[in-house]
Parts: sequence; C-alpha cells; structure tokens
Amino acid sequence: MKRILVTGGCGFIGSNFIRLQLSEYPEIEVTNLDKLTYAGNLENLKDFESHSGYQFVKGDITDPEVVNSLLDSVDFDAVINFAAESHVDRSILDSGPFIQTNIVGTQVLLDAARKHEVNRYVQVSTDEVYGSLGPEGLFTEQTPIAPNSPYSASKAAADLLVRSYVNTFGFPAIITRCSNNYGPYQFPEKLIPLFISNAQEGKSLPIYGEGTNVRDWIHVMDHCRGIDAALRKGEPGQVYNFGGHAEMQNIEITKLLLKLLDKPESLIEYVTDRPGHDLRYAIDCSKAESELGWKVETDFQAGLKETIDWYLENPEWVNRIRTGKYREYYEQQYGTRLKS
Ligand SMILES: Cc1cn([C@H]2C[C@H](O)[C@@H](COP(=O)(O)OP(=O)(O)O[C@H]3O[C@H](CO)[C@@H](O)[C@H](O)[C@H]3O)O2)c(=O)[nH]c1=O
Repeated sequence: MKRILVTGGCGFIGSNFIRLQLSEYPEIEVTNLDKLTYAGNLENLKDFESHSGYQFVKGDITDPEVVNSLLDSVDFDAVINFAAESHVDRSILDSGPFIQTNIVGTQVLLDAARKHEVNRYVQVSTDEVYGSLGPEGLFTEQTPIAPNSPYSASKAAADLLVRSYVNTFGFPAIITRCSNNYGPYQFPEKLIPLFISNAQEGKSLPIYGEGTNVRDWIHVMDHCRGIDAALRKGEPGQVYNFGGHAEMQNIEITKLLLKLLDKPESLIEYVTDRPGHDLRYAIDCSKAESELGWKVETDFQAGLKETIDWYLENPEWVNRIRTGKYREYYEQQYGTRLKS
C-alpha cells in the first residue's frame, strides 16, 4: 500500500485519516482530492502541507474528467472515499448537494477506480444507514438498511451502489460504517464542537426535542484506525461496523460538556425537534474486533476532555469558521495553489 487517493481529505475525518497515514507509514504517498466546500478546510492539514508524501488537488468527485485524469496520472493502490455532505440538518433543508456528492460522486469514483483497476476501494459510510433503534439492541452488519433522513438515504444509496459493483464486477470494495465521531478539526455545526463554541461565547446550547436521543460516541482517531485496518486487512466485499461503546443521551453529553467547561446549565435551551429525528444509534463492532484486530483505544471522558482542550487552544481556527472569514484566509495563504 504505497500510493493512496483520499477524497474529502480536508474534512474532519478525512484530514485525521491523512494525518494518521503520514505519521504511521513513512513510505506512503497520499493524494488528497477535495472540493473545499464550506466544511473542507486546508488548515486542517497545515502541518503536513510541505510533507514530501502529500499532495493536495482541488477538485470535485462528481466530475469524471477530474477523477479520471488524476487516476491516469498516478497509479493508486487504493481509493478511500471520505468526500460527503454529512450534516443531517442541512440535508433536511436541501437534499440536492447530498444526492450529487454522496451518490453521483460515489458512482463517478467507482467507475474510474474500476476502469483503472484499483486494487482496493474503501467507502466510508455511517451507522445512520441502519435507521433508528428503540431502547434496546445493536446494529450489526446484517441489520437491514432503513435510512430516515435525506442524508442517510444518500449514504445508503451509495453503499448499495458499492455493493452492486462488488456483486456485478467483482470490484474489490469494502464499506465501513461508524457511529458519531468527536475530536479535533470537527466543523462546529455538529453537536460537540457547536456546543463547546457556543458555551465559550456565552450563547445558548439548542437541544432538539427533549434531549433523550442517544448517540454512541467514538474518538475520530479510533475510527481512522478502524478504516486503516479495513483498508489493509479487510476482505473485499465486506462491511465493517465501528463504534465507541459510549452511548449517551444528548442531554447527558451536554451537561458533561458544560461541567468540563465550567459553564452553567442555564445555557441549555430546548428547541423544536429535528424532523424525523432518529432516537438511538448503537453499534455492534465484534466483526471488526475479531476479524481486523481493531478495538477502541480512547477512553470517552479522556477523549472528550482532550477535544475540549483542542478547541480552547485553537480559537483562530474556530473563529475564522464562525465569522465566515476562512475563505479570505485561504486565499491569502493558498491563493496560487487554489487557482492552479
Ligand atoms: C447540531 C445539534 C444536534 N443535536 C442532536 C441531534 C442528534 O441527536 C445529536 C447529534 O447531532 P449531530 O452532531 O448533528 O450528529 P448526527 O445527526 O447524529 O449525525 C452524525 O453522526 C453520524 C454517525 O452516526 C454521521 O454519519 C453524520 O455525518 C454526523 O453528522 O445531537 C441537538 O440536539 N442540537 C444541535 O444543535
């Protein structure tokens, strides 16, 4: 595994994955293809931009010309697809970009990777494709797909496309499905970074509905190590679930965040529920544990504390996003490269 193409590598999980690859594997060459949407941030990989094993290409996975010319120019051993629209609330307001990037983008990548006979393809998916659980039970890789939001429907559609390429063409693809990630570089529209930033600024923390929805939280590096294990040790055609074994109600995690930040619970504001809000996600990872030798390494409380510290220590990163000034910053820092 020498040359890999990572799509969406300027996003939260993709950038952490690239950081892991470049830190762990001295011989690796990583090409990062990213469109730089609102959530793609070059700053996430600032410390690696002059690394000899790293190159950034600005481009859209839905554009067959861009993708095919990249695969013509480099003989990739693997493609790992992180590029996605990922925020459920945005998909409820406008599903268009989700259909384009998550479904059409996956189809373009699959066709190009198949044409170029790439030996390994990893589709980074989500536990949300399984739908919602009641108070008991876990999602396994056998749980039927039953997405409830436009976001999860677009991810499920992409997973089914991948499955069809495995079945029809013997294409060597693997699907990974993970629970809710937390950690450094997460765009502050998701629960944890949004609430840390709001609390720091003395703004309210909007809890949807009664706050009793349950999510299973995993540190992004544990997820990235899981994707790495699937890439290197996984069997083509297989699905692997990853989760953090850290289920919490939204209200519980919100109170914990406020406690760690030493901020008052009076900042909590109950607001109208998310339409079609999935009640609970919880995931069985025994297949990844037994077949890939993977396990969660980060203790949830310690990981959350470290994440809070990262946000507190990087106020410029947060503020440039929250004030909408990060585009200007990019152009100043990367103008020439962005145009090329
Ligand atoms: C942003 C926000 C969220 N929430 C609630 C909704 C959810 O029950 C929970 C977490 O919300 P989010 O951070 O948006 O994440 P969620 O909808 O669970 O989806 C995440 O986790 C999924 C994996 O389960 C990923 O596939 C998605 O890309 C990712 O966005 O907190 C609030 O109560 N208030 C908020 O302001």
